[in-house]
Amino acid sequence: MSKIEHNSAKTEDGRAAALHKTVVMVGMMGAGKTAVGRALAQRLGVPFLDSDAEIENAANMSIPEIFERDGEAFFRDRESQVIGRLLKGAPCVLSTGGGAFLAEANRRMISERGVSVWLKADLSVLWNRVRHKDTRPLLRTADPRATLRALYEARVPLYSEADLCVISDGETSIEQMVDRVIAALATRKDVLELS
Ligand SMILES: Nc1ncnc2c1ncn2[C@@H]1O[C@H](COP(=O)(O)OP(=O)(O)O)[C@@H](O)[C@H]1O
Ligand SMILES: O=C(O)C1=C[C@@H](OP(=O)(O)O)[C@@H](O)[C@H](O)C1
Ligand SMILES: [Mg+2]
Repeated sequence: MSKIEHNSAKTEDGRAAALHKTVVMVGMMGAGKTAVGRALAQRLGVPFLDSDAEIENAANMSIPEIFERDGEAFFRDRESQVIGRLLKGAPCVLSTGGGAFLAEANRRMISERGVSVWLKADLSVLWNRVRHKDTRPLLRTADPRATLRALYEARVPLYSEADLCVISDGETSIEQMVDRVIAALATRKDVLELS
């Protein structure tokens, strides 16, 4: 039996997909890591995991509650542990929180065991997607738009170290983003084989 038959799941459009590495979604808050990652996993027929959801479920608290009670450093520690554990499992789609790719140890783990995909979006697109939700504690400041800009400027150089980059503009639907991510992944035969 060939490798592709042996590992294959069916994509929703009927193609066989053999995913050899965990796809790790990285990028700013509002880039679509959770929404696109979930849809991508469904399309590829592999499990979807989100590090934020894993942390919330284990703590039985929301992210804002964890930041408030235990602080950001505690959250970052949990985030690294969760990502390390999830990367040891079978290939899947793993969406991370926007700060996860900042720590060098996290970037190293991700590049050793998975393939990172930066969902790159302009500040205005990001702001439009996050402005109405109060679930991101880092944006609970007097001027959340300015905070988002400062985070964006500090983080872009690190996100640019990701293995692959897919642009998310204001016009592209979640399903179209999935098409773009699959096309990017399929350029790497060590990551994704489609037939
Ligand atoms: N390409 C897109 N088109 C339309 N809405 C999107 C797109 N990507 C994300 N969204 C929406 O933007 C919001 C933030 O997306 P989310 O996946 O939570 O981002 P992240 O996990 O990167 O912070 C959600 O309401 C999501 O449905
Ligand atoms: O950018 C960040 O530092 C964070 C992003 C959030 O995840 P999303 O990027 O999925 O919103 C969440 O992990 C936490 O609020 C911190
Ligand atoms: Mg998310």
